[in-house]
Formats: sequence, C-alpha cells, structure tokens
Amino acid sequence: MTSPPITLPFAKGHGCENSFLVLPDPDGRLRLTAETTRRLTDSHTGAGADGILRAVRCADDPEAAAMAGAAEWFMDYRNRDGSLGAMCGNGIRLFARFLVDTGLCAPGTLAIATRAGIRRVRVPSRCQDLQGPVSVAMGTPLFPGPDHITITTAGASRPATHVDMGNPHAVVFVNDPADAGDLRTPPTAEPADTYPHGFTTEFVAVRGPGHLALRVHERGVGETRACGTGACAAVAAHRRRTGQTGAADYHVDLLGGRLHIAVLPDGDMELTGPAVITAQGALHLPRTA
Ligand SMILES: N[C@@H](CCC[C@H](N)C(=O)O)C(=O)O
Repeated sequence: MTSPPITLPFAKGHGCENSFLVLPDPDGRLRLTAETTRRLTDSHTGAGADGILRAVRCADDPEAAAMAGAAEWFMDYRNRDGSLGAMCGNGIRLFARFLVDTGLCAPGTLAIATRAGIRRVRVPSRCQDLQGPVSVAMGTPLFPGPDHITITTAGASRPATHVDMGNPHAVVFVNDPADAGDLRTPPTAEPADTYPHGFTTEFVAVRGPGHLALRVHERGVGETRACGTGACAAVAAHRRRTGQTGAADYHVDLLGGRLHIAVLPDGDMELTGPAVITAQGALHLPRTA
C-alpha cells in the first residue's frame, strides 16, 4: 500500500518575470530540504520557478525568532539549487503582495524579516487582479572590495565591482548586455577568495542618463529574467564609477521588464516594480521526497 502524497498550498508569481513559489507555512511546520526545493522548482517534477519563498511567522522559526519583535513574517528564501539566500529584491516584493492579497496582512508598509535583516515593503493596496507595483527599502549598498576583481565568462575576462546588497554581486560594465554571451556556465572571479559563498553577476550597459540595461547570472539559479538586488547593485556601481552623489532616479531594463530605483538623500535605495501572482493551488510531494 502506498502513502498518499504530502499536499502543500502554494502560490506562484513573479517580479519582472523573476519567478517564485510562495509556500505559506505560518506555524513553521514545513521541513523544506534542498532536495524538496529542487523538486518543487523544477518544471518537470514541480511547478517550476527560480526560487522558493516560505512564509513563516518569525516567532515560529528559530532562525527568525530574534526578529519577532520587529517583524511578523520571515521570508525564508531558497534558490532553485536548494541553497539558502539572504535577500531577494523581487522575491520580497512578491512575498508582500501575497501577504496582502491573501489577507494575512493589511495594505501599507510591512516589516519583513530576511536573512539580511528587516526590510520595509510598501504595498499600496490589495489588488483584485493580484498584481500591481510594490516598493521595498533596500538599504545602502556596500563595496567590500577588493578594488580590482576580474570576472571571466564565455572566455572573456572583464573588470568588475563587488557590491553587497545583503547578498554578493559582481557588476561588469559592457557595451551591450548581449556581449555577456552564453551564461549557462557560471562566471568565475579573480581573486578566487573574493566570494567565499558564491556571487551573482550583472552585465550592465549604460543606455542614457539614469537608464541602465542588464542581464544577470544568479548564484544558485543561473540566468534569470530579472534580479532586484542585482538592479540596485548595478545602479550603485554605476554611481561609483561616474562619481554621482545625492538623490536620483534610475530605471533598469531587464529581460523580464523594467525596475525603478530611487536613491534617497541618505544613500538608501528604494526598488519598485511589478509583483504578480499567477497561480494558486496545491503542490503534491511524494512521501519519500
Ligand atoms: N532574484 C533575487 C536574488 C535572489 C538571491 C540570489 N540568487 C542569491 O543567491 O543571493 C533578487 O531579485 O534580488
């Protein structure tokens, strides 16, 4: 006799076509392994996505319990390969849209806990059609160095800037994002110890004042249609390279659409873009998974 499968409620959605499965787990009962993550995010064995956002109350997750006084919900982010991630600019916007549209939170500004700390996300209203722009305060970019990094991909080596947006990025400037070539093989970095836990790479072209375009290779995923922390890292590296300071607005074009980044007078960045719920239902997992 075979056991019935485990049934998990889920939503699927995207931010600029960077896609995620949202798994509501309010009381922290779900044990999500790397293997289960890979199975669920694979389009053949699951619903397919770039990553998973498990929605658990901070008070009910040992990893986030210390943040329970400041945030109700913890975004437990998992990359498609099963690795844990700290921050996800598109994911956290979809996460907040999910909490608001399913009635778990009221519209307005939500404090959400992540492995990179607490982020404030603004969801202006509940949307009848489960979509609409969402903004997140991303904090101030850091430049951990070293000053000279080389990124090699598809046989070409180029200088890069190390930017920390709560997760590690290498920003490479190119004439056109297409110059990055085939991104099926992960880029490599020199010095090799720059990124002990891996990195996400942005290939960025300057299109005009306040206007960038990029392609991205994400740590733990591969090439994706968009990356929110990556778009912020690109703006940060561009401002550093050109000596820009003070408040300014930018838009960044990605394969999946456009993200807006406002740099505030204190240097903090606010990221805005679409957050769209595309499906809701139940996922089935064999008991052995
Ligand atoms: N797509 C995300 C970033 C997700 C995490 C990344 N893959 C990592 O491992 O740091 C975004 O929109 O920021």
